[in-house]
Amino acid sequence: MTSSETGTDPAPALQVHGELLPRFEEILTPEALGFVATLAERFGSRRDELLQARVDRYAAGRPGDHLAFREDTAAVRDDPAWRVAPPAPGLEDRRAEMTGPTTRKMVVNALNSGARAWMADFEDATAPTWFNVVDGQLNLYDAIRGQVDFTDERGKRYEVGAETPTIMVRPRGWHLDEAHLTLRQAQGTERAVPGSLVDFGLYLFHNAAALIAKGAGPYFYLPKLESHLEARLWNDVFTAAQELLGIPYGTIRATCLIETTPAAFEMEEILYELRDHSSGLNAGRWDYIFSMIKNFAEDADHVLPDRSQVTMTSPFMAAYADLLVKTCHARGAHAIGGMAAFVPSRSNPDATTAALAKTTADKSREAGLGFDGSWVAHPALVQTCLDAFVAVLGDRPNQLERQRPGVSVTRKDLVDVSTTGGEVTVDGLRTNVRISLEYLSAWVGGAGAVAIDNLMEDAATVEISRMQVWHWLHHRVRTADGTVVTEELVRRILAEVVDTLAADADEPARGRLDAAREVFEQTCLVEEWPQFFTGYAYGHFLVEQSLIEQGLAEQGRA
Ligand SMILES: CC(=O)SCCNC(=O)CCNC(=O)[C@H](O)C(C)(C)COP(=O)(O)OP(=O)(O)OC[C@H]1O[C@@H](n2cnc3c(N)ncnc32)[C@H](O)[C@@H]1OP(=O)(O)O
Ligand SMILES: O=CC(=O)O
Ligand SMILES: [Mg+2]
Repeated sequence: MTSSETGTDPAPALQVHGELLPRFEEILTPEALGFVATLAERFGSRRDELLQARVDRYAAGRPGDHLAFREDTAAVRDDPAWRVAPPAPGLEDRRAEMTGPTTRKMVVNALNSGARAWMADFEDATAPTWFNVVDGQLNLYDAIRGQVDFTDERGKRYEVGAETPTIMVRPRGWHLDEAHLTLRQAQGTERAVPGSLVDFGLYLFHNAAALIAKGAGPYFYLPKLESHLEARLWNDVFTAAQELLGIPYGTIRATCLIETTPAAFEMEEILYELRDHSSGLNAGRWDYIFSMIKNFAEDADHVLPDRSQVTMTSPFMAAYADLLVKTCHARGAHAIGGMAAFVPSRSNPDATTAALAKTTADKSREAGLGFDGSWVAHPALVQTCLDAFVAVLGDRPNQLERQRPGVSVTRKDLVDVSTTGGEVTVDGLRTNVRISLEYLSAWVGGAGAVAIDNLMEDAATVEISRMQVWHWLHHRVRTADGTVVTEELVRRILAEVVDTLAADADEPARGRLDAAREVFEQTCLVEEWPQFFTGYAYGHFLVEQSLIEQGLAEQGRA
């Protein structure tokens, strides 16, 4: 463990508390840290206020009362004149976007995937260990400079080919801190820097000039926003960052995920706030389902069926997708589809056939709705996605011209889940518990995305499982066979799942399983659910003990 003071006047000082592994100093330069510190100092308190506003909104009134199209921003929605900036270089054609973590092998494989764009993920697909945060930056730094090739421990050579996708980086959401980097406050205390500004700031600082020189630019995805004011904050960060680095206004581009229920009511306002830096909206379906459960946590009428039965054709999800395409195309912005979670399996040809067929169905549906492109989680699915969009787009790079005048989406369409159909089953409950335990075990070990039952699981999908169990338990839901979901039942299933998983586990894996169980219990089997499991899990399992003692680790707040 090292601790060094960095930063040069007039930039504020930043303390580094994480281990300085080989080459980390290439990313954690005094200048780069000074840049992040400046952003944190200028924007940290606004970020805190916006996080508090989230908590206040949940707390005020009856469940869902806060979800409505805003009156105070009606002028933005009613003004037909404004448009977002035209697509930036490399972002005209986004018919297939690969996503994934920023480990070195994944970086090379993603760059060779044949996708038009690659979303390099520090968010849902990454457990933000100090290593993953800095190593991911190093891998991107190398990739942009054409020096990411390597040979793995088995002697397999990884080399990037000639044609590579446009890179888009997804920083952590506003809610997570980076405990290994702290900023000294005026009163002499230290406080952790927002993880979002670390991921964004380090990437931009090191790579903006190189990306611009290559004819592309620094492009981002923005996760988990809950209001247009949070988008305004990002826009102000972009403006300040461009000024600090001396790059033209509007060079940075960001696609905002619409993956919370409150944000669905502010799609137009979010685009408007980001309009000079916008590259569209994405339908982040998994966090969206999670957000729906959270926003109606106290409402027994909003209980959703088993996770597998909530799909993009569920009426409330279909309404959200329709509104997103309509909103984007009215403003000249790309509408990007979400993640079909089916992944192929090398050892199971039937699972691969099923994954390809289901992905075709999902991407064809999205192309038909008017989306301009979509996400896939695995390189073997890129061609499937391309084919589905080529069938609709032909030679056109996108279908921005396609308007959806017939679409009219009301508040009720967005929040009414009564027509979802399906049922809650004991099997669904057991699956939620098992997937949570398996995934959380991987997460505390540093892996943010894993395949379980031939499905891609990441922080967003597992948040649904965790929060669904909480919801069913809180409302003592009766399952299809008449069983009532009680704490005793959930604890019994939890114990059985842990026993089964422990039977095949070595000692380190048992340690991770214990940690996973703790995270599950503390975020699901509690009356006051934390907004994200990642806050609790990060604060307890990914951060150095000394930082926890100093109170510098995020502890599961909003
Ligand atoms: C809700 C959301 O936010 S969705 C977006 C965030 N989530 C993601 O991006 C998840 C992305 N997907 C993944 O991480 C992976 O596909 C997983 C973890 C689900 C499965 O990965 P694996 O178990 O390695 O799959 P599998 O063994 O089939 O991989 C085959 C090869 O493809 C590579 N690969 C698989 N997925 C990816 C990916 N997303 N990016 C780059 N390479 C990949 C593997 O590295 C492996 O390479 P190798 O042959 O050189 O060893
Ligand atoms: O980030 C994407 C999602 O579906 O969540
Ligand atoms: Mg998400």
